[in-house]
Amino acid sequence: MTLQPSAELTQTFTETGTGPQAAPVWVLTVIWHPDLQRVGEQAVLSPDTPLALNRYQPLFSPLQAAAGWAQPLLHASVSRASLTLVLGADGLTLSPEDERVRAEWQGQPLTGPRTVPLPAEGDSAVIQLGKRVLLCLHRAHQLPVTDNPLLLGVSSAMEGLRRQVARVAAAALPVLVRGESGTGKERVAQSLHRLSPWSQGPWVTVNMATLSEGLAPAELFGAARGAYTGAQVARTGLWAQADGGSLFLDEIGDCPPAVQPMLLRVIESGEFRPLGAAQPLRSRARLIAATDRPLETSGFNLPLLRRLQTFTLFTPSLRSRREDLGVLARQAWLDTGAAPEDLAEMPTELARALCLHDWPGNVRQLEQAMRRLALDRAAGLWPSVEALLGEPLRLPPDTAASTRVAWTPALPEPSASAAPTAPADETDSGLSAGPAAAVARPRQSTAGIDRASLLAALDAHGWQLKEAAEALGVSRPSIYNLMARWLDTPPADSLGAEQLAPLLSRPDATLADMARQLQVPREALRRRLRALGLPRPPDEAGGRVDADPDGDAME
Ligand SMILES: Nc1ncnc2c1ncn2[C@@H]1O[C@H](COP(=O)(O)OP(=O)(O)OP(=O)(O)O)[C@@H](O)[C@H]1O
Repeated sequence: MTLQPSAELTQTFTETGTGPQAAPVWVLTVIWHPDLQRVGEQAVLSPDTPLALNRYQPLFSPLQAAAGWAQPLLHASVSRASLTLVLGADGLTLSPEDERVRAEWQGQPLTGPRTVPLPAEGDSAVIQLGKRVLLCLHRAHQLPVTDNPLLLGVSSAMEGLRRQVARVAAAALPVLVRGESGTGKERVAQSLHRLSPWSQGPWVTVNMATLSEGLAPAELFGAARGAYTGAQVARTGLWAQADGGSLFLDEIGDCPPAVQPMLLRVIESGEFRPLGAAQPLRSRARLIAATDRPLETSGFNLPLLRRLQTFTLFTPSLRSRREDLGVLARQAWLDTGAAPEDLAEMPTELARALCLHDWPGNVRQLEQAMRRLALDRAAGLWPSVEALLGEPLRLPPDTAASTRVAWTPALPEPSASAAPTAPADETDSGLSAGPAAAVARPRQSTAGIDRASLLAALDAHGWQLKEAAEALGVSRPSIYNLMARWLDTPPADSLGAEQLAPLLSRPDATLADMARQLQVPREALRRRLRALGLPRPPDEAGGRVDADPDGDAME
């Protein structure tokens, strides 16, 4: 396979990859390719130039784009004839050059030119090209230039997280890592340790949910000999064990309430007193804590929370960074020890279903799916998608009604462990249409939605409440309740021209970015700008100024 230098692409990567302030660009990421090494490669779309997508163009570049090498898709099933992509104010227009082009948008075969809405902020779409190649179209606020083997991913979100981890690692202050279960909080904590000045010291972890109120003090702080019945020798606590290294308090939200205040002093001063000891000891352990709980409302000790969140890092959900799926699936597969060729043979229908699933269990669920797949492959089977996921397939909530197709792939061999699949009404493309098998995202209770998840959903959808509510799986009124519970930012109608003008004066100002920065609903901000007679920037970068949807009761 020939590699071709791509000065143009390298330049784009370098320019746009310099920081989070860079204007977002649209990117195509390879999420599935029979040549597994190609997974994760990216091509940047220019807003002004139509992109011809075919076997020989454009050039896709790996994460280390600075190397200046890139190559086209090359796969034989991808036609020489082009699928042309044009980014416009009305959306994305996809035009197959002729009938040789075999392509699908979100699972819908493209038989002629079609204009589709561009995915909302934090969302993405899957394009199939030829029989075997899947691409993810998504925004990128920063392109991947950093590397961290513990924190894989080519998404902006992971690039941002890697940079934050590198920045915060050296600070001798506590770090709180927040995010849904299975998003990699422990990996972030390990990275913080490895990149810190304490990396040569011990790495000590404890799951706070497993500590009982009675034993926790001795476990954490140690005990002098004879401090309690049965303490025949002095016991070294975790804080002392971690001296000169890092102490990771996992599941801090599940720490027994009586234990929480005990942590205040040691976090503040490093001082603690083992049970029964006359003198306090001092530990130079760097503290890292993690949780997926809404600490602010769960009765968690608030002074402790304030001390813990000196630095807070958020791990993004997998569904908000779908472009990372291929890279993570490949690594999870290789970690099973199975042969790469076996994964490369995966039926495209199955790969596509995995790419569209919304992964409530995040990277952990993806790893489990790859383990199940490796087991079935060892027995010569291809499982059904439900068997692989361990749950029904869940399509992205914003999949347009016309594209809400069920994914019940026709697979060569059923797995012995396979869950029953819905009957498929298969089309030529291997898709089955119809609502029966399409799994709607169930409405979720707001109790399990913490501040981080709320903010992540609002940020991902540019503070459009309807979309954020859908993404969280809650009703429209519930998102108001969540905002009232978690956010204390002033309402949009209290914002003055003096606060808005500096943001408006930025050359790349967008309503979505302003709403994110000010933490106010986008529509409310639009109305405030109008009330103050201020100009309204485009909704999104490269977008147009939308008419006021004042009829929308959301905001
Ligand atoms: N960016 C990543 N790159 C590679 N593997 C990852 C990444 N993020 C998560 N993983 C893998 O996903 C699994 C879950 O990660 P981890 O245990 O760090 O998540 P967590 O957020 O701490 O979960 P929980 O809240 O349930 O404890 C791990 O096996 C980890 O190896």
